[in-house]
Amino acid sequence: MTFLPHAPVLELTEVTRSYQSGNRKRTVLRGISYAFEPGRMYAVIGPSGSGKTTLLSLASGLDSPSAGTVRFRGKDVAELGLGRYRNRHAATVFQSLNLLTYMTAVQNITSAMEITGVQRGNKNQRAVELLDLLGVDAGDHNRRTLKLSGGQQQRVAIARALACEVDILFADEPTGSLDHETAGGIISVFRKLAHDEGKCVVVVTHSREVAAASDEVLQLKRGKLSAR
Ligand SMILES: Nc1ncnc2c1ncn2[C@@H]1O[C@H](COP(=O)(O)OP(=O)(O)OP(=O)(O)O)[C@@H](O)[C@H]1O
Repeated sequence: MTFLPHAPVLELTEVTRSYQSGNRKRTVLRGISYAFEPGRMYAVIGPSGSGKTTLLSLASGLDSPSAGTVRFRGKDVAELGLGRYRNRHAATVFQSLNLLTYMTAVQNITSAMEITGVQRGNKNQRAVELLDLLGVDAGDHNRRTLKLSGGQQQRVAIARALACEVDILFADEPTGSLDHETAGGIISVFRKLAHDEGKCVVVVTHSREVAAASDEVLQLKRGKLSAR
C-alpha cells in the first residue's frame, strides 16, 4: 500500500453528505475541505444538529461521503478499505465507550489487539504500558472496568483505541459526562497524545474547555467548516 509521506495525515476534499428522507434530500455537509496534521489537537464545535457526528463518521471511516474524498496520507480511504483504515490507522472513542465491563482494563486492550490482528509478542505488557501512559492507576489495571470511575473508564477506552498504534484518534464528546476536574485530566491526556506522541487528535465537543485546550478550533455551521 503506497502512502505519500509528505501528504497530510488526514485530508478531506470537497466532502458532502446528504441524507434522503422520503422524497426530500437534506444536505448536512457541503463541500468541506480541510487538511489535518500529526502532533496537533483539533476541536470540532458547532450547534446541535450542525453535522459534527456526521463529519466524525466520515473522517473516521464509519460512513462514506455522498461526494468528495477522505484521504489518509494521500490514499483514498475508500480504496484502502474502511475496515482496514479503522483497524490500523484511525481509532474512535465513542461517547458510550463500548468497554466490555465484565473484563479488566488490561483484557479490554489485549482483546482489541487480538481482534484487530496486532502482531505483538507480549500484548499484556503493551496494555500495561498504554494504561501507564494514560495515567490509569496500577491497582486498576486488573479490575473489571465496571468497577472503575467514569474518568478511569474513559482513559481505558482511549488506551484501547491506541492499542493498534493508530496515527489518528477521534473522540465524540469525551468529557460530556465527566466532572470538571476529571474532564481536565482527560483534556491533558489528549494534549499529551498529540504533542508528545505525535498523534492527530480530533475531538467533537460542546465544551469550551476542550476547545480552549485545542491547537485548532473548527466550527461547523450551515454545512461548512471554518477555522476560528
Ligand atoms: N442516518 C441519518 N439519517 C438521516 N438523517 C441523519 C442521519 N444522521 C444524522 N442525520 C441528520 O443530520 C443532521 C446532523 O446530525 P449530527 O448528529 O451529525 O449533528 P451533531 O452536530 O453531531 O449534533 P449533536 O451536537 O446534537 O450531537 C441532523 O439533522 C440529523 O438529524
